[in-house]
Amino acid sequence: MRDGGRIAAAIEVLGDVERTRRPVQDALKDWGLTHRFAGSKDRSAIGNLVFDVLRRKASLAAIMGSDSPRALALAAAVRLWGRNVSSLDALFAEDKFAPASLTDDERVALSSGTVPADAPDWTKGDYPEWLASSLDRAFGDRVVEEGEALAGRADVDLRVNTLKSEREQVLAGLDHLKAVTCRWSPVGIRIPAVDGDLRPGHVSSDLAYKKGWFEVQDEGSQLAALIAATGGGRQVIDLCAGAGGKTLALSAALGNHGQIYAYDSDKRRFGDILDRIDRSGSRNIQIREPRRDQDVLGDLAGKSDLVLVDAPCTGSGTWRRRPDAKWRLAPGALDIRLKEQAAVLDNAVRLVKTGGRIVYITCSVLPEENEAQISAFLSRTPAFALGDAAAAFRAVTGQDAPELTRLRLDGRDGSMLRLTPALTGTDGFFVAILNRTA
Ligand SMILES: C[S@@+](CC[C@H](N)C(=O)[O-])C[C@H]1O[C@@H](n2cnc3c(N)ncnc32)[C@H](O)[C@@H]1O
Repeated sequence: MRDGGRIAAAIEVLGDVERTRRPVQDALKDWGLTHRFAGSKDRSAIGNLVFDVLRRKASLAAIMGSDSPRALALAAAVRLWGRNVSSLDALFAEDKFAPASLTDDERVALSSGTVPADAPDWTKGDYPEWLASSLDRAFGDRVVEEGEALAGRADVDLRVNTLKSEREQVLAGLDHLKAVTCRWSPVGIRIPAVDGDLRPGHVSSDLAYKKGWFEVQDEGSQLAALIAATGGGRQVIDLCAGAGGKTLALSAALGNHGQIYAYDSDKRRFGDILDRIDRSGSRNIQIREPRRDQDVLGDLAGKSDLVLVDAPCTGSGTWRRRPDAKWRLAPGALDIRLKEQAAVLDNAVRLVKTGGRIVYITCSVLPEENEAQISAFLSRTPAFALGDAAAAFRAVTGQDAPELTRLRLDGRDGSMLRLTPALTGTDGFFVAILNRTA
């Protein structure tokens, strides 16, 4: 396929997503199934264009004066991918699979349209209007910068599995992907994001991956797990284990010592956790499946050194990877997540022993899910005190966390940590350490 056909396909997929409001991955998959002539390079280019549109939907619409799938895809091709307008004109004229010829208005907007200076911050920073006041609270006058960074493409980060390999060894095998060491994580490797229609490197077909030498995991997620492990501990519960991303990172950080109980209230979320554990060489993980009418963690009550709460959240820190989720997120979903977070935190309390800790993590940048959730928890749970997440960051990375990543709660000692694409070049993460003092 040529560029024209790919842009037409992106318009079709964007129209499908707009009509059906289904996840973009499903729409892309269906498009692939019904257009078997498209090769993997075509599918990848079409996916890249669709995702780039969704990342920058509000600002591209402001440039074009229209938010139609066609206007957005054309704008992304020209403004984000650097295609020039006259070459699109020529391309569209000669390719029967290309979209209809450009109109005069489109040519003008594509060549010289801009986001109006008086456009609201949510348009400039490409985030949903209903979250404007939340994100203002989080970032103040840096909100557009943070929004723009959350609308960029994400690099691919790998966590070297120190149970089986070493960073230099893994790095040496990934030369061809321009892999470099991560800035903060001592076990992180970064494969820089590709531009335009290029295909990102596929690491999961790599032999080193199959041998368990590394996992794909954002650097922010690696740091959150390493920070959780800083206090050590023999009895650990990963209370929201999901598919085990943090569980495996903890297992390696603890050097396969102690015992990690991985639990999730939804057993379907475990996914392929057993295969991943097997591949990783971890021997200190036990899965605890939820059972109806049975407290499967009851025997661990009051015994844990660490309860990791990788809380269910809006995922607003991962919008670079899931830009359609940014626009599908609704206020009702945030309310549900807030209640779930409070419930998981309260459940964690009974599991921690005095002198132990809860580490609360979200991959969100919204203060409701982060500082406000911790503030409310500490107010209703006097047996806990806020720990020093910034000091833990230093212990893990050997570097001070950038000033703006360190959050304080009014009138309390300790610190919480906020990672963002703009500040740390990672996904958006929040980490609070809650020490049980009584
Ligand atoms: C952010 S995800 C976990 C991701 C996982 N830790 C990882 O690193 O791959 C949050 C998980 O919390 C689970 N969850 C939600 N409410 C819960 C509850 N009350 N108790 C335990 N798990 C819960 C969800 O099923 C979901 O799998």
